[in-house]
Amino acid sequence: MNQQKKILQAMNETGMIPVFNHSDIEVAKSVLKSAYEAGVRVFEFTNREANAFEVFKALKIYSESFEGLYLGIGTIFTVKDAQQFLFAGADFIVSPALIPEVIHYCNMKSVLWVPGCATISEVFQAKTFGAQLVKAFPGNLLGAGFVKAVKSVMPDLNIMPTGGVEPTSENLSTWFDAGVFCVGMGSQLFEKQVISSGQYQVLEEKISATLTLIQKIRS
Ligand SMILES: O=C[C@H](O)COP(=O)(O)O
Repeated sequence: MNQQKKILQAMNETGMIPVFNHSDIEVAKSVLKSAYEAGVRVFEFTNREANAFEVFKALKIYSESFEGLYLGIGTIFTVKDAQQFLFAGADFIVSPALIPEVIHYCNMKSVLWVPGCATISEVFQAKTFGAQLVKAFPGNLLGAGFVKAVKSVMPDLNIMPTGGVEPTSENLSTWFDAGVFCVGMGSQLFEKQVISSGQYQVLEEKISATLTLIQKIRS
């Protein structure tokens, strides 16, 4: 199985990709460790802070000690950024939008890319470019109805809603019942107060409970 398929399989198996950014390397490392110990195998760090590249580089080196963990980079808008983060070892690229230049670059490098799509036309365009997974963004504004509509005309397309996804039974059931491949989850998983006070055990328990909930919903 090639690397892209392996990452997709890990995304689907755990069902949830944490989406996180922080300007402090040690905080980012602790969060990654908690996520891995909770069962996460695919983690998306986002290119949001001014020093995101420095943090990502450190995180990538640190991630090598966690067997079977894939570390991707999100919030990629330009080829230059894609190039830089791939050079630093990003396993996959996520964008908030559908950006043909970034897609062509990733295809050329044989790297998994996940474009943000908010309309059926964008999803279709992504599919014609060879998308293996699309990010329905912003998920909470599009809703599970959007996923169902896409699946009704493109049943084989893998969809990952991100943005406003909640770690609750009600919210996750709505998404998985609509047929999502996995979900992306940021702020609802990484509560500011938990991160700022360094409660990594609390974080680990929350992530672990969320992964367990997803498995239960799918069973
Ligand atoms: O693209 C990633 C999103 O900003 C994450 O959204 P969220 O924090 O609402 O889960």
